[in-house]
Amino acid sequence: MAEYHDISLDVRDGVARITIARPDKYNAFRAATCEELIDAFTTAGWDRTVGVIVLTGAGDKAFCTGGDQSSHEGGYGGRGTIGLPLEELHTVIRDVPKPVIARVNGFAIGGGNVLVTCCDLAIASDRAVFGQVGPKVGSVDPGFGTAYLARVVGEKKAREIWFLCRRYTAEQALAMGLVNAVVPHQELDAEVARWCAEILDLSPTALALAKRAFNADSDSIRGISALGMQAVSLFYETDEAKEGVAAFRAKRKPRFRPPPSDRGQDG
Ligand SMILES: CC(C)(COP(=O)(O)OP(=O)(O)OC[C@H]1O[C@@H](n2cnc3c(N)ncnc32)[C@H](O)[C@@H]1OP(=O)(O)O)[C@@H](O)C(=O)NCCC(=O)NCCSC(=O)c1cc(O)c2ccccc2c1O
Repeated sequence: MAEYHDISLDVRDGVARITIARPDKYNAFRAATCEELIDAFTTAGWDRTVGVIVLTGAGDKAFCTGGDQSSHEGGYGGRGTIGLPLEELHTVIRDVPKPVIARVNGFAIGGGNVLVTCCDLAIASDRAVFGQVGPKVGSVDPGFGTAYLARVVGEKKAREIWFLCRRYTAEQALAMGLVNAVVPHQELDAEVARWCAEILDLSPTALALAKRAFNADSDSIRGISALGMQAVSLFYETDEAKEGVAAFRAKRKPRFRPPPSDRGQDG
């Protein structure tokens, strides 16, 4: 098995558990994290002893808070259009021929919320918090994080999530269909284990066929995502996007618009 630094992969009793292990960064991902996640999903996905994959974050604070803003300087410095092979990560979660469950133990923000969206099922602790922050920090997921989110929670709700950048409780996430179940924090592992056990009793081939059938209808989003990433890489070069990252790091509100005095008479 490959040696990982940012994640861990544990395969036991038919369940592969993939954990993002950067709790000091609220399990934000950098390029290396994405590479390791892709490798772990590929390994677990094609391991015939594995019937279900669980994705989670280390510690009690966060599931994942998206791109690591401390390693983000107008691009993330790794492979892929924006320096993070995110298209591949989202795609491999969809392509592995077995159910993927998000075990949401805390914040699922930005790209973390996108991962929850891409997983087949999601079980949340009652302490979990969901939301998108892209327009606050000068970024946007132009593929599964927007277009597929709309299929999951509906067009109006998806637009609200992106246009207002609010935070949502686990109960609100359940009501909008972003997660399948919410349980008290201390019961999260037991609940995830129950769902895994039920899945492991079922025909793996039937599950693989069902997953591919569900995916077929939304697979065109893959192309939209690839195209959108090209646009996002250009966006990252702008002062507007850089201001978003700088403001997050400085823990201040971003200033995306010129002050009223600079706007001219019609501004
Ligand atoms: C998670 C939060 C809501 C927590 O807020 P809170 O106020 O409770 O705590 P702090 O803000 O002080 O955070 C605590 C601590 O953690 C660090 N941290 C949190 N998130 C990150 C992060 N993503 N990167 C690096 N560090 C992080 C924070 O700096 C604090 O550390 P201290 O040392 O100062 O204590 C809140 O933190 C939050 O909103 N975080 C998310 C920030 C964010 O901007 N995420 C990335 C968004 S962009 C993205 O994820 C993304 C996803 C995609 O799928 C894309 C696809 C295609 C193109 C682009 C994409 C993209 O950009």
